[in-house]
Amino acid sequence: MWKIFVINPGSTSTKIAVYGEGKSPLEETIRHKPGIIWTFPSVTDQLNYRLDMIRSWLRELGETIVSFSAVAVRGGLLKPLPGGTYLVNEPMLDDLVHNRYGEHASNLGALMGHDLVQGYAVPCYMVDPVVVDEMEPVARLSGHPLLPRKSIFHALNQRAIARKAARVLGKNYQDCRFVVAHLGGGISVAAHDQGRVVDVNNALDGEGPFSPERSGTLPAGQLVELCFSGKYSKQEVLRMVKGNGGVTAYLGTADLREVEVRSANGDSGAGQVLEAMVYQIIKEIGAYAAVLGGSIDAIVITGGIAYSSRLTDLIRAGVKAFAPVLIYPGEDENGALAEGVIRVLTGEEKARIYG
Ligand SMILES: Nc1ncnc2c1ncn2[C@@H]1O[C@H](COP(=O)(O)OP(=O)(O)O)[C@@H](O)[C@H]1O
Ligand SMILES: CCCC(=O)OP(=O)(O)O
Repeated sequence: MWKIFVINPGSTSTKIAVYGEGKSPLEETIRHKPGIIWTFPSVTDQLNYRLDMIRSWLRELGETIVSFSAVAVRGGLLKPLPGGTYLVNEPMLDDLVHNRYGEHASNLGALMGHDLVQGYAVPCYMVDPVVVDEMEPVARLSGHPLLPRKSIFHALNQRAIARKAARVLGKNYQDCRFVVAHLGGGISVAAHDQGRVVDVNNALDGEGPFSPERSGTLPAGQLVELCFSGKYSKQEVLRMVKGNGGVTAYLGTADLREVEVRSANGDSGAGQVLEAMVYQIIKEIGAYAAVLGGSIDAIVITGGIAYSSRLTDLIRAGVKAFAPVLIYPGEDENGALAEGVIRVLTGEEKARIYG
């Protein structure tokens, strides 16, 4: 009988879950207040803050870590990797603790998992980390050799939801061509070509549509001028791209529910920002439909923003000419993490080794 503990850290939340064989999962979403989370100097400094909350949830459930067959964690910014389930090991932890490939809350998954299992014979695995890279060579050139494009996106949820969409269409994921848009704190839009994500916007570092907390693509020349204006530190400019960009920069909040209420109450600025974000998402979906040569099985919309029928209705209206539109609000990351680890525990798949 297997039992998996899942840890899924996002920029604004930590999702945790217990998956037991033949049982419904127990799930908890801890929402972190921006006022607290942003007081930590770095993401790594949030480790004990988030761990304490996880430990107290396990205590409330009467669970101890030794009762689990394995811990499954969301994977962070590492070297570019093929998709799959990876054993959490020392080289991985070393890259994550030093933010060697960048900083994002997903870096905390393996660090938290490792801390919990330390001293126990319980393995810790990560599944489809945000750096899964299956991009075609042609998609890697940005326009300057010093700045190659990178594949950083919601790999875990994009793949899980694409598999679900394929099942609904009565097809194998490996036989489908999808454009998948994950609309969350960050936004990624990807071309899935017969089981491979052949191109995707870098959802973290200034590519694609603007999102609740990220700038997306910015005018390069103006950004260079801003960087050298002497008015902003490097840290401040980086926060304009990630954290305080996009909707947050325009309206001071990353909560689209609040923005929708403001817009409904006659705040035309809020309405305009929503309209512009939707416009950019539609444009991006069109670009990735073109990547697939226009021949696609479905456009799949997922992520927290997909709970808003006002926004998904507008997106659907903009892209329905390309293909049928399927909407899956929220995400299925916890289930995908548990499934990835179960495939390894049951011998269906071999764990990959990072190094
Ligand atoms: N019912 C809703 N209507 C509109 N926006 C929503 C709704 N629920 C969540 N959101 C927005 O979705 C975004 C977070 O998406 P989510 O996928 O949970 O984020 P993360 O990328 O941090 O995992 C936030 O901007 C939040 O305000
Ligand atoms: C790092 C790419 C995935 C991402 O943007 O995740 P969040 O939306 O959870 O920040």
